[in-house]
Amino acid sequence: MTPFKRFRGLLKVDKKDIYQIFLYSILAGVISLSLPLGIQSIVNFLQAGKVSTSWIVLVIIVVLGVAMVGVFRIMQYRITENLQQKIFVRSSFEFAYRFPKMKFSKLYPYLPEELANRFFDTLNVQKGVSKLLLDISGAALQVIFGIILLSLYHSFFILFGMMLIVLLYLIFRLNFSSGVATSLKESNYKYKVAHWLQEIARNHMSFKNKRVFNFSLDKNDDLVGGYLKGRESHFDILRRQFIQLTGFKVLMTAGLLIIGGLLVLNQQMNIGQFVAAEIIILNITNAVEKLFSGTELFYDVLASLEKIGKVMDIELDAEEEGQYKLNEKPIAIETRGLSYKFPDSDQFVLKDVSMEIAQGDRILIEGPNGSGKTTLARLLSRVIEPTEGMLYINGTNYKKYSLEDFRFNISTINVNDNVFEGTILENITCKNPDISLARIVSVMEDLKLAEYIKSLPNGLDTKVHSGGKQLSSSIVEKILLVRCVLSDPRMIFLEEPLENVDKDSAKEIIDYMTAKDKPWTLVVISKNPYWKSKCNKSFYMEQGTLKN
Ligand SMILES: Nc1ncnc2c1ncn2[C@@H]1O[C@H](COP(=O)(O)OP(=O)(O)OP(=O)(O)O)[C@@H](O)[C@H]1O
Repeated sequence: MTPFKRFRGLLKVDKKDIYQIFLYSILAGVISLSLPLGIQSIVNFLQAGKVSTSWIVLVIIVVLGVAMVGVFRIMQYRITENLQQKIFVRSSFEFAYRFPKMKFSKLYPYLPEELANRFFDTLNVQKGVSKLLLDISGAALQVIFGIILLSLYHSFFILFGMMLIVLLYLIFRLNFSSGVATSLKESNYKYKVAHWLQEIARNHMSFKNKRVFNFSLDKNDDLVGGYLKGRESHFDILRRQFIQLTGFKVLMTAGLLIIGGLLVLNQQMNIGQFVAAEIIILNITNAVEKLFSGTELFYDVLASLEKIGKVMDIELDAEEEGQYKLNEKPIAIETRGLSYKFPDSDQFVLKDVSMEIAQGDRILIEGPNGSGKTTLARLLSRVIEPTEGMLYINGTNYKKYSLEDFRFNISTINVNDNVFEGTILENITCKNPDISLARIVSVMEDLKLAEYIKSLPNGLDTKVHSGGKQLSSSIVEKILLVRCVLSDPRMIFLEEPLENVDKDSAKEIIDYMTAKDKPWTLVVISKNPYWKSKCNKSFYMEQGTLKN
């Protein structure tokens, strides 16, 4: 999709509001037109030395006209304010809705946090769109109306006006594509710089070392260099456009002054009309100035829409209606000849995996680094789709169950998972009102978290920072596990859990997770030998295949 199409799509949603803004612009434009006409008549009256009732009426009409334009403006501001609020709300929900639903295979080439930064471009769109709608639509109308009005004075102005509009359009067309392209290039570097700063911030401890510190500054220098280059090339387009527009203004002013002067000299126009024409010319010149600043903004808005649009274009998981519903029992999974390769690679990372996981099984997946354990768990938990082979859930083709239903019934803890900003209670219950406090306390005791929570002055209401900064890594692991158990899963996938928990506590937690009475099927990837002693089955992976 081109940036311009995205822009049109954005406006389409709020078509009604935009029509209203245009309507007020047209009304204000028409009234503004009457201003020079009124002034022309006032000058004529004054020249004739008459202060008549008509003169007073005319003054009142002109003043009222100015007031009316103000009223229309206020109405426009109200609508654009609503529009800005809607753009913000819509964009934030789009981001919040989409990230968890993005297809893993489409998202993995990106760093999700970096993509989330693009939300800030919403602010550019918000401000830009309202300014474009208010100022630029007004300015464009002013140019058109002004030229129409001038043409009333003499037919010669019609030709001149049309020539100017064509010229203005040509200037716009000439610079449009390169204006958007360079603005996008500049924006790309802006994100690269922001991303690098994020990396430095995230690894600030490692960057304290002088050598790493120097490297960080050198890399920043490279990226900023790219940004400045991008900016310069964008500025070149703006400068070119400015020179062309200045030429346009010079041509217009000179042309209109000369034509106006000649018409006065030839007595085809009186002085009042000449003054009025001057006001119109001044209006048109100001409007052209606004159009120039508007195009600069327009390029930036299109670039911002493109940056946001690339995130919105990432394909989401299919939301098909499932034919069957999962029941209350633990889930069973079977695979036959399952193979997987990443979309941009020709090598299979999983080859011909056939396995059976019965209801209530406690399964351990083992194997050396890079053997495909995580990929297998992702296939079983339907994060990714098999390239070849079959996957059965409770004995049926996995596609018969909707992804939503399946995900509602499983719980996964991945190696990089962490707590989110909020209270500990929010982190373990996600504000689910069906989970009683007694249950929370009991699960926390079973998973060895209760003692720690009791030691906190605010207990479960203690706020945790994003990434669990003030928490020890073992506490984070326990919080994630409590959340997992409290979500009542029928199947649990754990990737390297309890790596940081003390041996004795880990044993007790493993005993709990693998106990026969627990209503789930469990799949664990771990190097801890205690899991093996408690699981009823284990699979050993090697170079993408299952070894028996
Ligand atoms: N995005 C990717 N594109 C291409 N290959 C990938 C990608 N991600 C992982 N791989 C490859 O897939 C193979 C299996 O990786 P996987 O993470 O499943 O192994 P693992 O057994 O879980 O490893 P570890 O024990 O180190 O976590 C590895 O060879 C890895 O290099």
